[in-house]
Amino acid sequence: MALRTISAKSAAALDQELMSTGGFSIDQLMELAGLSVSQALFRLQPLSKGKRILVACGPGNNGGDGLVAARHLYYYGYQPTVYYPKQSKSELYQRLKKQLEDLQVPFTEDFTSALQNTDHIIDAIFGFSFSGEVREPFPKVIEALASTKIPVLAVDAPSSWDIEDGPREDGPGKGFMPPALISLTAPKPLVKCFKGTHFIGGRFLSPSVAEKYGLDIPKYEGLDQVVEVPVENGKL
Ligand SMILES: NC(=O)C1=CN([C@@H]2O[C@H](COP(=O)(O)OP(=O)(O)OC[C@H]3O[C@@H](n4cnc5c(N)ncnc54)[C@H](OP(=O)(O)O)[C@@H]3O)[C@@H](O)[C@H]2O)[C@@H](O)CC1
Ligand SMILES: [K+]
Repeated sequence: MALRTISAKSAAALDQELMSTGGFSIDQLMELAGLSVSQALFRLQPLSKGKRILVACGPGNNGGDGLVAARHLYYYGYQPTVYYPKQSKSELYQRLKKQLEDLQVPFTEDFTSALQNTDHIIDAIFGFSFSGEVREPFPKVIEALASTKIPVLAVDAPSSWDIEDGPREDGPGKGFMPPALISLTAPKPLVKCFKGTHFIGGRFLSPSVAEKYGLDIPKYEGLDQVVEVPVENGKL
């Protein structure tokens, strides 16, 4: 199956359109995005293979997807730990954080130590709005993601990858190739460089919006919020 990709600019425009004329709120989109991330994790790492999930969250909506996923994972029976060093003060993020605190989901400030007690990592640091050099406090975290043997599920983009061109050739993140990626709504152009297990999530695209943006809606089965779309030879 060949799915078309969406540029960072169009992905941001699509988001805005869903919220302005599409009748969605950001809470809804983030909830569905985070739910799909939790389902992808469940497929990769059934509870019997280890429950300790480290969710690394960045300052934007990619990080918000991670906070939502952590909550769903808790209810599935996992033991999520959240690393969220640059916290947004906006009301939505404060609510997502409160929901996790009420479940006594731990927040850690020490990513490196947390890695020692983790079965799987969710990379929700940067999504389609990432650009330029990785700024503090994230270079060390990206380096750790690039070098760890613990499996990583990247949300929308492997953090530090250029959204159009893919992996970095130098600096933190050089050599970062997570074993799994979930693209939200549609794959970003960087997917051409990805080698690993690839899912699509974000089951909220209407046929008319998909047509307008030149996107494909993958065939979701039943209750699933994710569909696996293999990447072979650099092509979807
Ligand atoms: N329809 C969909 O598909 C939906 C998509 N959703 C999700 O939203 C994601 C896009 O979210 P987004 O636009 O908030 O930006 P995101 O990628 O999280 O990062 C921006 C933050 O990172 C920062 N930053 C940037 N560059 C940096 C650098 N070099 N070094 C350090 N920091 C850097 C930047 O900080 P600042 O520039 O302000 O300092 C900003 O705060 C998308 O990928 C998907 O996961 C769902 O939630 C909803 C439905
Ligand atoms: K990411």
